[in-house]
Amino acid sequence: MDGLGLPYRTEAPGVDEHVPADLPADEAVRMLAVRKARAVQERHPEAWVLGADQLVEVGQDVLGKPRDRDAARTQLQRLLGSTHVIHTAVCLLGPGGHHSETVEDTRLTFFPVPPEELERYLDTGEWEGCAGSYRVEGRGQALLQKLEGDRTNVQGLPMLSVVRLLRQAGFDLFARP
Ligand SMILES: Nc1nc2c(ncn2[C@@H]2O[C@H](COP(=O)(O)OP(=O)(O)OP(=O)(O)O)[C@@H](O)[C@H]2O)c(=O)[nH]1
Repeated sequence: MDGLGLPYRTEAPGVDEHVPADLPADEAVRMLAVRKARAVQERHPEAWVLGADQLVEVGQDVLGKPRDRDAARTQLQRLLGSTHVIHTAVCLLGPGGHHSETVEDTRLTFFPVPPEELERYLDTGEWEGCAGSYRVEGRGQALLQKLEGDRTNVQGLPMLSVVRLLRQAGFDLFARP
């Protein structure tokens, strides 16, 4: 968002992030992005609010942020040598009842690596705060064999989708300051 040059503030939505356990990942992130955006909009009814949520889907498993190193190891063991999808939903709410939303999917394939290399990657601490326990902009790029889709999506906010929603809502992204 800094790179986009739009003035913005961040605010924690403070919502309950539980969703039905059997909800597909893309529906879960969509539900949470809307729930987050609505919570902030209630506090700032005249503002434009962008809510987002991200989950990793690999096979039948849905991964959020690991709670500790052991959970991160288990996540990465699931991802290494396979292909997974990062689903990020974004919801844009604005004055006059504007509501637009979308889900951006990025497919990533990781190299299979030996347990010792996995432990060294865990030592970097990049697993903290990231769904899937890796950061593709950091040392995690050494795990990455193939990426299909929006790379910014993997870093938390899918800027292709964000720019499209902002433009569709009438934002001038090169407004004179
Ligand atoms: N690679 C990478 N991913 C990031 C980074 N920051 C956030 N993310 C990803 O974006 C997701 C959401 O990031 P947060 O900043 O925790 O956003 P949030 O909406 O407060 O998260 P929750 O409240 O847990 O839903 C995380 O699960 C990460 O996967 C970053 O610096 N690098």
